[in-house]
Amino acid sequence: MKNPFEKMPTILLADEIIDKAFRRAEKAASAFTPRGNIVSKARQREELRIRTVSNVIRDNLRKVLNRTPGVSTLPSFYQELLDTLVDKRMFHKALASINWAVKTIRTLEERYVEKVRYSRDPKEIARLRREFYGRVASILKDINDNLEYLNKARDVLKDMPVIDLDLPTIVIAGHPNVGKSTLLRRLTNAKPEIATYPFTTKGINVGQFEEHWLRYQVIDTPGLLDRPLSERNEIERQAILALKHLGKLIIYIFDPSEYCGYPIEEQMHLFEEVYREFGGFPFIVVLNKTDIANEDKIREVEEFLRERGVESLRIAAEKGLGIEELKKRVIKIIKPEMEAIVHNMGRIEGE
Ligand SMILES: Nc1nc2c(ncn2[C@@H]2O[C@H](COP(=O)(O)OP(=O)(O)OP(=O)(O)O)[C@@H](O)[C@H]2O)c(=O)[nH]1
Repeated sequence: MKNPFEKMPTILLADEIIDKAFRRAEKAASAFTPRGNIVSKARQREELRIRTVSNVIRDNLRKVLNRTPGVSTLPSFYQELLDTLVDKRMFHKALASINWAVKTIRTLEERYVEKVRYSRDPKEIARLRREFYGRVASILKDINDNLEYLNKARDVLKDMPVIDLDLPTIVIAGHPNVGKSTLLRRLTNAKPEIATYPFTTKGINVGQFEEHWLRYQVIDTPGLLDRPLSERNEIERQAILALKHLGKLIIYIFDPSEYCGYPIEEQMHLFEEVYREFGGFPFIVVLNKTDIANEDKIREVEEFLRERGVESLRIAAEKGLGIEELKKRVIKIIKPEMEAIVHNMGRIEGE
């Protein structure tokens, strides 16, 4: 799946659209040689101007509508992300206003062409055309704020992460500097294509792993699952909701060496919050940096987890220690689900 907003065009603002349409109408009118008497000539020329202005404007606006996915057609993960990044309601309203403008301009076009066709006075005909121009310009000015909004939204949305919604997704969580990116690199392909995307103020890292027919992706969302819930704002809460639609498994990282700068008690506290927030999700908890961590601290964390019935695994992501075992555990959780999908696909194809 690609970024659904990839094809969104740059959006012209009201003044630019009006300018373009009026210029095209003048060009068309000057290249046109009407026939008949003076009234007939005036009618033909002004009808051409009205039709051209209407067509140019509606084509521009329709292009925006056609190349922008409607909010309700998006998979829920992208809906949540859209809301996080730009406000779903405003976005929807902006698109609706463009739709309204297209329809209204079309109606006005028909009405004014008819008036022009019935008029017998060249001056009146020219006045009608100017009146049409005025009304169309004012419609565009009315929706200008929405055009501006969509343009800003486009700049954000076209850089949305390309996350494959069909792949099982593993979400990495833990305090900053515990080794999330290091682990992500270890868990994904030898040459990982870890892309960084604008996401709130930080980025979102995505890497894919493939072994035989099994594929999964790992994402790390700096700034989201690395602080207590109480410190998160509404936007971040929504982004976390987005992760819930996507994630199949959480890998939670502790840094018992405390080199990350967060004491072990604080890490335990955050773990409890994330564990509660993602209740029902499978969790794999790893203790990273065991190459430099103090054995007592490692045991303290292991004890804390054991009391909660949570298994843990010692690793040293930088040196690659424990990674094979971790992959085995990941695959053990992911595989049955993948097999179920493949099995179902086989059944559907066989039917
Ligand atoms: N000694 C040791 N250092 C490690 C290990 N894993 C990661 N580090 C170091 O820890 C630091 C932080 O690692 P990152 O992978 O950048 O941590 P992060 O959690 O992704 O950090 P943010 O993206 O800021 O949240 C880096 O300097 C790594 O080199 C490890 O197993 N052992």
